[in-house]
Amino acid sequence: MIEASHLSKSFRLRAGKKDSGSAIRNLLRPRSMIKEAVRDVSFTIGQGEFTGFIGPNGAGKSTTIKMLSGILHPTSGEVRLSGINPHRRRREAARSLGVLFGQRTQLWWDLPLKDSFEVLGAMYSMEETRRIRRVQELDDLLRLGEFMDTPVRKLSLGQRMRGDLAAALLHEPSILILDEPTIGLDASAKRDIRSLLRSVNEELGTTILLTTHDMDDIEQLCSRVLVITEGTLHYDGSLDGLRSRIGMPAQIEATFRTLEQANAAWAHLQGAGADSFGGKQLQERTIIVECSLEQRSFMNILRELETFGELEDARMREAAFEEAVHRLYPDARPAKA
Ligand SMILES: Nc1ncnc2c1ncn2[C@@H]1O[C@H](COP(=O)(O)OP(=O)(O)OP(=O)(O)O)[C@@H](O)[C@H]1O
Repeated sequence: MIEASHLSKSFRLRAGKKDSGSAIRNLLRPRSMIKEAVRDVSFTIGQGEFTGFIGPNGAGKSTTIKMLSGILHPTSGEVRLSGINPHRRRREAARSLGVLFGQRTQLWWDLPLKDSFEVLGAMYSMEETRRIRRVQELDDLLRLGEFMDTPVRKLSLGQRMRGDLAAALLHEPSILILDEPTIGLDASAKRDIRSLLRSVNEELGTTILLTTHDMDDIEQLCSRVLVITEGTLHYDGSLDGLRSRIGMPAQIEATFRTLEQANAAWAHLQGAGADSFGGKQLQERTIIVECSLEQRSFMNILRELETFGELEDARMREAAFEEAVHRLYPDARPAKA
């Protein structure tokens, strides 16, 4: 179980370069400023849950994860991992936590994978028999056998990620925090890692918190999602709830026969005529219209557009989920307590 209670983190930033202006100006100008990276974030993730943690760049995801894993001390608030505060009882908390940073490896570059596990096992004071049993278990789950004797530097990124996942799980943590585990992987390696993560969650019962910029990771793996922006938690609930909250606007791409028709329709969309849909983009004769299909049907919108001229082509495309999520931010409902 992961409990974050009123977590905040501020960083003190040094203001610009010293300048050679007058002493009075330097006195008036603050030498440093405070950046509130995370503000009063609270959530509880129950044992065995698979939760996504998303938000735009600089939203405070890494800062939160670093506080959860005990690397950063919160300015205020408290973290508990399986009931243990990682800032007060770091070693104990570390036993229940595995962390994977997709951009960094915790494996030894020049060592074969199995030797890295030996070193990590010693770091976690694991008995040899327990380590061997666990490596076997992880090998069965993550299919490491084919490259267990290969130096890490010779592994493909997908293989390395599997090795890193095993390293994070070696000491049998009940909680796994993943920071961008699919970053840089090709489509098939992503599929592979996602299916392994699902197995880890389902077969080992591991509680997983996943940070990612890849919305397919979230859609395919997470039953619950936390959305953070500008340091504040804006949504905490099911993926379906997030979808319906955003309204998952659909986009219709409609191409008119002439430029004049497209321009006339575009002008109409900027005006009062279109209440449940709006023009998003005009590209020569093509207009991209954004709409809530709960309010207006596809055909209904096409009929309104056709009052400006015959359409050469019209098709519907779903707005990218990520783009839709970004829309949530400005007027997001406060997360549940
Ligand atoms: N050590 C630090 N000193 C000062 N400011 C920091 C520090 N670490 C993070 N910040 C600032 O805090 C804010 C949140 O950063 P954080 O790295 O947590 O965001 P993020 O959501 O993980 O972003 P990304 O998706 O780009 O990794 C940003 O404005 C960042 O510049």
